[in-house]
Amino acid sequence: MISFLMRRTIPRCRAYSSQTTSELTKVEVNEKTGVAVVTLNRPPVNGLNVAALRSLEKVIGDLETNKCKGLILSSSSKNIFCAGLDLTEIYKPDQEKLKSLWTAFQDLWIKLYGASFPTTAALNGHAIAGGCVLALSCDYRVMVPNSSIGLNETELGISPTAWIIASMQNVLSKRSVELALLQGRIYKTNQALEIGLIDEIANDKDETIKKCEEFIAKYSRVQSLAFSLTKRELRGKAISELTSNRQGDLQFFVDSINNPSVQKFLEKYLQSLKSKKN
Ligand SMILES: CC/C=C\CC/C=C/CC(=O)SCCNC(=O)CCNC(=O)[C@H](O)C(C)(C)COP(=O)(O)OP(=O)(O)OC[C@H]1O[C@@H](n2cnc3c(N)ncnc32)[C@H](O)[C@@H]1OP(=O)(O)O
Repeated sequence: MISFLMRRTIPRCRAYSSQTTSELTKVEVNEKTGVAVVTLNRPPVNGLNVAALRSLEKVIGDLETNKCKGLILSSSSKNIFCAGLDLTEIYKPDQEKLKSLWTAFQDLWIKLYGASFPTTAALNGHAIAGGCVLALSCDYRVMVPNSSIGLNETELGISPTAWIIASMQNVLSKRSVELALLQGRIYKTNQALEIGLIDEIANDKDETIKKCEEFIAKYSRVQSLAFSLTKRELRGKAISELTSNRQGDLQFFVDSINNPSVQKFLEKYLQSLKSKKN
């Protein structure tokens, strides 16, 4: 529960005076504003495995229960927000773990995309594939220069499912979504700003958080109930489409990942990531 976070403790970090740390997700709540900075903490790239997805989902659920005023999603890495699903979990996967992975991702998206408070992504680095989905699930995105963001699933040989497409359609024009998804395109920060995939550029991580705080502050005069009802009206259709087809969506993911050509690609892809250092 986040309630214990709201106890008065000695201020640690700027105005953020309440903090808890799980290994995978750190939470700091500003007692004055009620805004939470939630930091992904799975080095080296915040690869999303079941534990990381569940940890983040639980934090968002707790923030929801405790009537959080806003969320800033950040990362403990120097230059990576999130590199997407943990590739080692989808290459030669254990079938039960693969199902758990996608189910956890569905659950997290339902909570984050449908959150009843303003949500922002402070992108202090790359946000690829599943990492981009996290960013798109928020209401606002601020990114540092020279980073990359996008959904490269078609490059991997898989097709983004309806709720992932809906998250992108919520942000970009129909034309940009088509180009982005069909080409599996990854955008640099300035290109992402041009097409509207991010909302602002900030010089560094601190500034991404400051800009997210400023965005959330714009909602201070908006009534919480009206906010959440309006968001539900705007996003509810995509969420209910997934909730009514969880099993079909899961099967599509499992079949896509188990496709031999996808597995073959993943093998080469993982090797190419490893060999970058040599
Ligand atoms: C049917 C439904 C379909 C779609 C729905 C959505 C599905 C999403 C699927 C995914 O999310 S799959 C994940 C796709 N992610 C990527 O393609 C990103 C791959 N990574 C990169 O491009 C780069 O690592 C980076 C740009 C994020 C960072 O580059 P850099 O700073 O140069 O770091 P390294 O490349 O050296 O990486 C450090 C270390 O981390 C390993 N790694 C990178 N990404 C992942 C990952 N996603 N999962 C697991 N591990 C990853 C990399 O291999 C390095 O490992 P070492 O052992 O060599 O240190």
